[in-house]
Formats: sequence, C-alpha cells, structure tokens
Amino acid sequence: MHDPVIRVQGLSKEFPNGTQALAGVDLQVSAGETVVLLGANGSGKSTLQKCLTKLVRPTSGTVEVLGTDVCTARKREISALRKDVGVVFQKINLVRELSVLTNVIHGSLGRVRSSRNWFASSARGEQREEAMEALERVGLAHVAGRRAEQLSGGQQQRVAIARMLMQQPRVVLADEPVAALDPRAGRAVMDLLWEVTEEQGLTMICTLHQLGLARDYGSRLVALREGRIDMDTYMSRVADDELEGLYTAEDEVMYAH
Ligand SMILES: Nc1ncnc2c1ncn2[C@@H]1O[C@H](COP(=O)(O)OP(=O)(O)OP(=O)(O)O)[C@@H](O)[C@H]1O
Repeated sequence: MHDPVIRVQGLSKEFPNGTQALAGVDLQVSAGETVVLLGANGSGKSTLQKCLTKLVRPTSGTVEVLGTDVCTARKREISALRKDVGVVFQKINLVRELSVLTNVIHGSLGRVRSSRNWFASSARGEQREEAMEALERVGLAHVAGRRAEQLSGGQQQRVAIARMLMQQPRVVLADEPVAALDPRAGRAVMDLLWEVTEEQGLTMICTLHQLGLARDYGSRLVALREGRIDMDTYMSRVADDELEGLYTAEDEVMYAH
C-alpha cells in the first residue's frame, strides 16, 4: 500500500468560544484515494478540512499532509503545501467580472515562481494555452471569452475545477462542492471532479450532504459525529438505513432535549 498522504492523529480543536469542533480524530488517507466525508451540520467536517492546511490551528494532535508536519511548519512551508492542495468550495469564488479564461489562468499564479515571471509575455502565452486545455477538459472552452458572471452555477463550478487543475495539485479538498447546484448540474460537477482526480491520481477528501451522491461516488466513507469519527468504512459495506442514521439519530437526540 502507498504511504499515507494525509495522516491525522488525535486531532482536537476547541474554538476560543468553547465549542469543541473536533475531539480526537484519527484518519489516514493513501495516495490516490477518494474519501467522502459525511456528518450532520456542525459535526466538524469543515474544521477537519481546514486543519489540513492550517486555515484552522488545531488545539492538539498531529496533522501531516504530503510529508509536511502542519502543526509545527513555518509559514513558508505552509504556503508551499497550500500550492499542492486544490480546494473546491460550495461558494464558487470566481472573479465575476473577469473572463472565464482569465479566471482559469489565475490558478497558475501560485505555481509560477514570482508574479513578475507570471506577467512575462512568454509565460502568459503558455498559461493561456494550458488554461484553454483545462477549459476543454471541463467542456467549457467555448465560453472562454465570457465574463464569469454570465455562466450558470454549474458551469462556474466547472470553471473553478479548471482553475484548480491549473494549480497542478496533489491533494483536493472539496467542501460541499455541489450544495448550491440543482441535482443535474450537481451530478455533472461530481462526475467531472471524480474523473479528473482519478485521471491524475489525486488524493481527495470531499464533503457531501446528498446521500445519493455519496453512495455513487465514494468508495470510502468517513462519517463524523460531534467531532469524532463515527464510521470509517467502504461505502459498499454500509446499508442505506445506516447512512441515513448518520443524520437522523442526532436529530432524535436533539428533539428529545
Ligand atoms: N470560527 C469558529 N468559531 C467558533 N465555533 C466555530 C467556528 N467554526 C466552526 N465552529 C463550530 O464548530 C463546530 C463544527 O463546525 P464545522 O463547520 O466544522 O461543521 P460541519 O460539519 O462542516 O458543518 P456543516 O455541515 O454545517 O458545514 C460547529 O459547532 C460550529 O458552530
């Protein structure tokens, strides 16, 4: 088996207001593996993802991503790590008034050594070509010249994926990437995300709320409940009622109080 690309041990996070978002999480993810992360609202999914690139600083435990010890790493090492980690969020953060192509080209900014190099015309030509290829990959080369705001939500999310490809990441963290999309657009985006991560052998953790999608796309399921790992297994081994139980059981507890 591959060495783990993500290795989390005893990870806890207590926010200054006293909220215990994570309470002793252990998780290892191997190279090329895709993990679907499930759990009710507030169970700690986003916090866990954010701890992987130090957007949130853990209270205790260890986090190692692509060989970087995230908790002890200096700023420079964290910046280097973030270049290897592509992120896709529910909220699509394209620059609305810029063209689709320019948005995608921006994905290469972190990769090119200095912004001066990045603005050199030869580099710009290369980036442009690469960005067109990425747009072709996501099926949107024909709208390259349009302003991002003119695209539908599903198209914008595909552009965000093309931009992420320009970054040439090794790990992808997707936090509810289709929550804002209708079922058809959502499925198209999930298909694309799965295809590109598989093609490129990327390691991915993807948070989803739609159980149907989780079932179709996840081979490994990790579920969180109140900051702890509740389930870590192959999706094929989980019955439908167990999947639903990840949400309903907590509701019942809530309503009982
Ligand atoms: N910056 C913060 N300060 C205080 N509490 C926070 C902060 N960020 C998150 N929390 C709390 O930590 C807990 C876990 O939040 P988190 O966003 O990780 O959950 P989640 O599983 O991603 O939820 P959702 O499905 O709603 O996105 C919640 O109780 C949340 O209110």
